Amino acid sequence: MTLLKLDVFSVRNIHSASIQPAPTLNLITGANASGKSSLLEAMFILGRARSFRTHHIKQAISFDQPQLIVAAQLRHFNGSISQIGIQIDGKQTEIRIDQENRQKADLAYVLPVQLIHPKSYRLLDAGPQNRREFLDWGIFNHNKNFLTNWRKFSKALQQRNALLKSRQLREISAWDRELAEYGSLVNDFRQDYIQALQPVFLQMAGYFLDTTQIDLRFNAGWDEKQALEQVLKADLDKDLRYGFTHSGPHRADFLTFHNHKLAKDYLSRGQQKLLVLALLLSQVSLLNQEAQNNCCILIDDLTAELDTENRAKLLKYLAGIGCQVFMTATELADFGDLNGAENYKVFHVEQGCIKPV
Ligand SMILES: Nc1ncnc2c1ncn2[C@@H]1O[C@H](COP(=O)(O)OP(=O)(O)OP(=O)(O)O)[C@@H](O)[C@H]1O
Repeated sequence: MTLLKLDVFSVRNIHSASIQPAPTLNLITGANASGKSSLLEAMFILGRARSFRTHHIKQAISFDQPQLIVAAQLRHFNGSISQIGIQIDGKQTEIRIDQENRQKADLAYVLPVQLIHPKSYRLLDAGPQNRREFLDWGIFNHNKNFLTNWRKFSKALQQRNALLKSRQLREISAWDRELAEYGSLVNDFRQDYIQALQPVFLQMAGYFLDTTQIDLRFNAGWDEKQALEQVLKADLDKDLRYGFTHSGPHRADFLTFHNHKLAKDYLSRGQQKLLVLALLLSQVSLLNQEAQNNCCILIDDLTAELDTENRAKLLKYLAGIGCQVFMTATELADFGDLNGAENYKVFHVEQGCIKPV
């Protein structure tokens, strides 16, 4: 898909803005605090119905305004056009696709957005929740059956944890079965996804880090030599003592190894950034290969942190992948040599006003 027009109202210091982006590369420049990240935040909100900067979406609404609105006209892969929009007042979220009220998941399918920002490298060393979210976003876009199974698994887990807390043991075996059934399915989706992602990631790591000695190792969240239902039964005393379920896909994780050593402990900060860049872009690449549903890539303030060679590599890669990309930097020069990039657009942001250059 391609965003043809984007309208933003009351997102942080952007009171009202309308842009017609290029289908390929869009470079967004502006001084510190001009509103560049707010523009990317608006696009992220449109795709994911949440912010990447705060858990409290109300903080993204401009001061003194009751609600934010982000809307767009987009062209799908098959050429058809859709109007999408989201309105958030801090309590309620309204989503519209072609004049119909829809769910967050519908929006996420229509506008897959991948975000890369200076804190993305923490994917390697932050808590496993981040890595599960990374995997699940990829699988959600990769396989339409994932969401239903994931929801059933989540519900079973919630129910089981509630029973553990209230020590109601009578119903627990029914929920063990449900949790094991859908948990095993969620685990299968994740295993398949890692397997599909691995070769794409290896290629991407080869391009950005000049190495193929990279390995993703997945941990299901329980000892897979045993069936999940058996593990749940064996864990029951421990689970009752602590009031939550210790084993299952909600404890899954994956680790990244370089030359058989944990990447987060041995690679330099710069290499870790490139590794995470490769991970995130390999998700996009896989999505493009299999779903033919081009992803919109948002890159906030990253180019300034890359050396000249890696900036050039990144631009070259982005110019050739057929995705719509939005990148921010304070100066146009921060993006590096733009000679190889064609048909790109530049937008300048000043005190929340966005103008094409
Ligand atoms: N809810 C809000 N309403 C109005 N303005 C806000 C709100 N939240 C933050 N701001 C202000 O919006 C401005 C734009 O912030 P933003 O992070 O988008 O700037 P930026 O151009 O990305 O800056 P930098 O280059 O320093 O990262 C800042 O001055 C910030 O204080």
